[in-house]
Amino acid sequence: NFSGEHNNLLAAAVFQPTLLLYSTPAAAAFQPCCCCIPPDTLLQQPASGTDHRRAPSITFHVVFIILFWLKSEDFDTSALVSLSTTEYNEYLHLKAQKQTSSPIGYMMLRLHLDEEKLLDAVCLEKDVDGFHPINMGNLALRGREPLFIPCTPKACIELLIRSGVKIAGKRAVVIGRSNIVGLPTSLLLQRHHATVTIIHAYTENPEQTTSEADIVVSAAGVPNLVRGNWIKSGATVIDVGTNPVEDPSCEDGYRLVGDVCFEEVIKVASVITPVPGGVGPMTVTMLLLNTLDSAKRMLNYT
Ligand SMILES: NC(=O)C1=CN([C@@H]2O[C@H](COP(=O)(O)OP(=O)(O)OC[C@H]3O[C@@H](n4cnc5c(N)ncnc54)[C@H](OP(=O)(O)O)[C@@H]3O)[C@@H](O)[C@H]2O)C=CC1
Ligand SMILES: Nc1nc(=O)c2c([nH]1)NC[C@@H]1CN(c3ccc(C(=O)N[C@@H](CCC(=O)O)C(=O)O)cc3)C=[N+]21
Repeated sequence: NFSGEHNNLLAAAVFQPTLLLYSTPAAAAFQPCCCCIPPDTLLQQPASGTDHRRAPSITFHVVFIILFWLKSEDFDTSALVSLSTTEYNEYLHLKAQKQTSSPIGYMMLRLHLDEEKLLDAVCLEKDVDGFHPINMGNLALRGREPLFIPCTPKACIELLIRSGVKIAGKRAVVIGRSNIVGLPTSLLLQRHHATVTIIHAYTENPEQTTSEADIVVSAAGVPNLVRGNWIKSGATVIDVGTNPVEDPSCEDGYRLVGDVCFEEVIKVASVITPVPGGVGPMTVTMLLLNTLDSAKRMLNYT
């Protein structure tokens, strides 16, 4: 079982060396920074939709960590909050020129914040999300290396490797094909020599295909999609889903659940990630790691 505690330890294991590295004098002069820019619509008034309601807390979470890295005066979160969509693109462009920043846009696909323009504007060397089409293309092409690997897919692989799960030669099923999770995760698993099948909303008999997999990564955004009978005995299950479900007994009126029916699947799988406390915190760690790599590359620091 990947317990929350175990996962926090893994996150710390990545995080601590990066902190140590950055206490060196050469690096001290340089301030790696990643600004997470939430879309204006999201900050004005979160609507009742799933993603909207969930986003502010996650955004805060990320901004909090980023401020920790920053130590710099030129980062004004209150200014970011008041940006309009057009200004947002301009801001990204501006930030892209600056030495210390790695601008990322908080993708809320249903809000459609001119995602294409936004991604094109991000400077390749600072694309810590790994969503720029060139980084994505290089992830897909054999013999090429992307400058950055997207954070959530990287987090999934990190969890597998650090937990001793063999990937090469194994059958992997990825549920979901979004640009930010499903697609890059399937590409990355393939790079690690898994035999990958992708399941999406049009797939017939997803349970049949999934039950043949040694590794299942679910990123559909559907609570309780993956049931016990979808999983082969002893399989590894990575639950990326972060879905709020109403729960009046919780302080905010909702709680977070994954895509996987945890109670059923834990009886069949050999290892499974919990939600919360699974892929999410590791994703944030990978964002920091990518930010650090970006800064190191700019410093020619090897
Ligand atoms: N922990 C983390 O770090 C992160 C968690 N998330 C969470 O992961 C989940 C997915 O996010 P994201 O990829 O952005 O979501 P999207 O809505 O962009 O994509 C969902 C994907 O799942 C597929 N899908 C939807 N319903 C079903 C179904 N019933 N059966 C099979 N496939 C289905 C869709 O298929 P189709 O393409 O055919 O529509 C689509 O490809 C969400 O819960 C999100 O909150 C997201 C990012 C990071
Ligand atoms: N440009 C961009 N990059 C992203 O990486 C990106 C994005 N847009 N849009 C939205 C998704 C979602 N995402 C999450 C990251 C961390 C948690 C996370 O840390 N979750 C905690 C819970 C957090 C809480 O309780 O508030 C957990 O699962 O334990 C969740 C979700 C990144 N995304």
